[in-house]
Amino acid sequence: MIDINLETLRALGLTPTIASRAAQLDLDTDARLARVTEVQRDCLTLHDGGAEQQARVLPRLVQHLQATAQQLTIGDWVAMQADAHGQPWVVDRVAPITEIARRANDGRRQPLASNVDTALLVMGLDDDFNARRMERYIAMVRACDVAPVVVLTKLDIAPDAKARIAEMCGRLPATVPVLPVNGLSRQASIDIAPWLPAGQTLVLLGSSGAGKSTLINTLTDAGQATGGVRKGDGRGRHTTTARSMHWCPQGSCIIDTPGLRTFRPDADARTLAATFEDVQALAQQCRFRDCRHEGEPGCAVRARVDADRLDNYKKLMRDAQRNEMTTLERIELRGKWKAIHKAGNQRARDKRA
Ligand SMILES: Nc1nc2c(ncn2[C@@H]2O[C@H](COP(=O)(O)OP(=O)(O)OP(=O)(O)O)[C@@H](O)[C@H]2O)c(=O)[nH]1
Ligand SMILES: [Zn+2]
Repeated sequence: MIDINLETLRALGLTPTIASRAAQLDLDTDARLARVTEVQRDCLTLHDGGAEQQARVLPRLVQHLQATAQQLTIGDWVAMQADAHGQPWVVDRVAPITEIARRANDGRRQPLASNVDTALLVMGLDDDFNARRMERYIAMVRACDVAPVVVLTKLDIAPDAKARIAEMCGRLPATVPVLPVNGLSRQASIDIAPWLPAGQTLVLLGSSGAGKSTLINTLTDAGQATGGVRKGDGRGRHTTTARSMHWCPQGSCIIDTPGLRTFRPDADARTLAATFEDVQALAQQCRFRDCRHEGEPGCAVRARVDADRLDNYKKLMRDAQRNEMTTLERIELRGKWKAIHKAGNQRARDKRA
């Protein structure tokens, strides 16, 4: 049985779906539901609604996770149990509803945050501004079924702010909200408030210096007054090195992440194409079914989609196809090795006979 303190865990982002998944965990002894608020090298920080504590992962669970290619991540919900010495252990993981993951340059998949509803994609209107990179962020989170919200910071100091906001709005489909803000102002909280209702979990993604920690400070302000947990620091400029969870006075949770330098969406070509919904929808109206949007007559995509966005789309699609190719080749290769191995075994048997 798992003990679920609905009242207190709701403030940590517990949803009915998670609660019912947790209730179905196959546990042999009593356990408690808790949320992972930080991941360290050999232990996790968990919040059970009352307090945060450090816990280690049961070796049996470590093995199971490895065997099933899962990784415990900030935002996860887990079953926790104390042993005879009062030492807390993570004994099981609730399958996450969403999991944002990136592909690193070496091809490894790295989960960034679990059970997230909205990703605030933070980009400065200063030198940080790069529409192609924003499109990659959007593809990455949409491929994981997380809704993106573009937050353009430094509205108050960037000289080209107006032109850059127009550029971003001009190329993104209208379904992706774009919020230009001064991350240091109260107005930023007001603008982002619609995505902060109680029970929601958000993650901030963006390069180093984009203004993520600044936004966390603004959004969690008054956290102390309302008894919430606050981890913001007023020490000014510092570089975030670990992912951490914070609580907003409205009752939502926000995960801060260190700046991402290199990343690719973790998506096959089909999924990736769906994240560019404008291209996909317009392609239905192209004259040719197999239009490559490269100059064919009657191409609806070229006529309506920003040229640089379309180039970026094609580049991302080529990357995704190349990766799928290598996956297929790897499977083929594995098959070949299996055949060679089998033949070897057969020869050994023949010899013995
Ligand atoms: N004027 C102004 N300054 C901002 C704004 N947003 C961030 N800054 C400043 O930009 C600098 C970097 O902001 P941070 O919030 O630390 O950036 P970060 O994204 O958390 O960076 P990492 O922790 O390295 O990932 C700080 O000096 C902030 O005060 C903004 O909207 N307006
Ligand atoms: Zn076309």
